[in-house]
Amino acid sequence: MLPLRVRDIAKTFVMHLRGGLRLPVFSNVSFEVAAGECLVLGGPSGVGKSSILKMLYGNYGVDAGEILVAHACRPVDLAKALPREVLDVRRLTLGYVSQFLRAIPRVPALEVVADPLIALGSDRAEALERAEAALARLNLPRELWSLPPATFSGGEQQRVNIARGFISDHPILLLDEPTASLDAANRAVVVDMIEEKKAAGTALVGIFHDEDVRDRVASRVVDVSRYSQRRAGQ
Ligand SMILES: Nc1ncnc2c1ncn2[C@@H]1O[C@H](COP(=O)(O)OP(=O)(O)OP(=O)(O)O)[C@@H](O)[C@H]1O
Repeated sequence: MLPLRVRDIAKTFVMHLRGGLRLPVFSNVSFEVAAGECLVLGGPSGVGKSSILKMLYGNYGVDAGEILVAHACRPVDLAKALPREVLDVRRLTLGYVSQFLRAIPRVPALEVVADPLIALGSDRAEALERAEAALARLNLPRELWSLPPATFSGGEQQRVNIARGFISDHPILLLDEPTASLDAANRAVVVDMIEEKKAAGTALVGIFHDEDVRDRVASRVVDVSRYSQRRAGQ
């Protein structure tokens, strides 16, 4: 069973506060992702790349089609799953590195990073040790580790976010521009981390605006504009 199969998904946003104005974005988007592959969603701004990623994570509703995830050895259709099932899939199967960290008040960076492992039942000391290693690898200054990330710079927050997203061993990992606010040295670290996930058999789906990063990590690129429901200038 492939980790992820997307069949004919479609999205139209309906603006209820604008008299039900309909904004069709894409339809009939289909792709599959095998273990060890990094599939990149490409195409110009506004074609729906982030929307697809949010649909894959269960944050946006799906108007049509199927999102089949291999979860605990059985296929689960995230397009129709109940909220409880979506949460279970996220806990065990589906990781997500969003563009920005949602900082939790008063929780130190180290615990923010270790939290997914602790939630999966790992030993707390071991989880904190792995979190330290991840933050050190991403060059986050040691004096920040015990502070809550709310006051960190954009790049520092993003490195906490990446460390948290990469720490667990979810079979599928979604990446929404993980390198956008990073300098060249840290971008190179993240490229290495993505390559290690691929080598470990993780199925990745990502958006990368940085062409150099995209060329280095992409196994395949799906051009989302092929499925666009928009006409030029619309
Ligand atoms: N929650 C929403 N409500 C209404 N419209 C939305 C919503 N989310 C996205 N859209 C619209 O859907 C279209 C696709 O947006 P999306 O962010 O998925 O594009 P993208 O390809 O990721 O763009 P970019 O490369 O600029 O980040 C845009 O026209 C956007 O305005």
